Amino acid sequence: MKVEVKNLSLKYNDFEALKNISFELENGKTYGLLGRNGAGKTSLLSLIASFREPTEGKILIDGEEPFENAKIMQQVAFVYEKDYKDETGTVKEMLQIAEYYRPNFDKEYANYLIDRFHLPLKKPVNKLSKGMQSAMSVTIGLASRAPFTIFDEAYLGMDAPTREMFYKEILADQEKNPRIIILSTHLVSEMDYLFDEVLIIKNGKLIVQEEYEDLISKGVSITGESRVVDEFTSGMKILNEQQLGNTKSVMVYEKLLEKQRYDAERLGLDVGPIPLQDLFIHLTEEV
Ligand SMILES: Nc1ncnc2c1ncn2[C@@H]1O[C@H](COP(=O)(O)OP(=O)(O)OP(=O)(O)O)[C@@H](O)[C@H]1O
Repeated sequence: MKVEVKNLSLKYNDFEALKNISFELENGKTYGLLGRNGAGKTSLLSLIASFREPTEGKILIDGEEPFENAKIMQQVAFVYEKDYKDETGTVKEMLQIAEYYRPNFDKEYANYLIDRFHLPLKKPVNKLSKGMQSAMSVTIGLASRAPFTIFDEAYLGMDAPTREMFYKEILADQEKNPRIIILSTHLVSEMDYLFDEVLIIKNGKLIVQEEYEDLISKGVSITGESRVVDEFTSGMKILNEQQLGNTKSVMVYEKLLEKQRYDAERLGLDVGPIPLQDLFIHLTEEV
């Protein structure tokens, strides 16, 4: 499975929600899709999942355009925050429907997840709590074993232990049954260990697509005597600064060379990593 997104734009009337976005996704990788509220994450994912058509540009899934393409869409699972208030069918019936439509659906795995999430099979879906509805959607998303699986803030309403279970399942099942997974999220610090690659959208534009490790290695905090820090970071892309007395801590977005790390140590500066959450906050800040 390969996904190619080429020069994608989306307009809602006059409003440009997505602007000329291009990227590729490869099999076996888990992608974190990050962006502030209204950045365009759901718009992008709903185009990829063929819920709507782009204004411009193209999406190719295994070389084919997915829109109204049943063969391709069988291979794509889109899990999003759904309104189940009119869904009177039971959890069991929802699973049966998924099993019918999804060629790779694994019933045994679905039952295992039902057990783990303590889902009541006989209850109507609209009578489940919000967190349980999300757990059911996630169960269907995981057990469908679709080669391309998208979770758009699929954890909403889940409590922390349930979210943790969901993350562990993604990690374990991705290892056993590799596919393309996209996780769109605001809970960056909880989920960053799941990402192989990170995509960041800001105001409808893709501003970052990087391997997680590469991205993390570019974010560095440099702390020490104010004047020395200023000199050392001069010319670097500065994301944030904090001053306490004569001590300054500066976050830079720059991959330091070995020599620069050595120089920093020689100058008595502390060089430390920045969590993805902080990088995300500062890279998407409005200035
Ligand atoms: N149906 C629509 N009609 C008009 N504008 C829309 C529509 N759907 C989304 N938008 C606008 O497009 C922009 C992107 O919205 P989108 O829902 O894709 O953002 P998001 O990154 O998923 O946000 P959030 O994190 O808050 O869920 C927003 O400015 C939103 O108001």
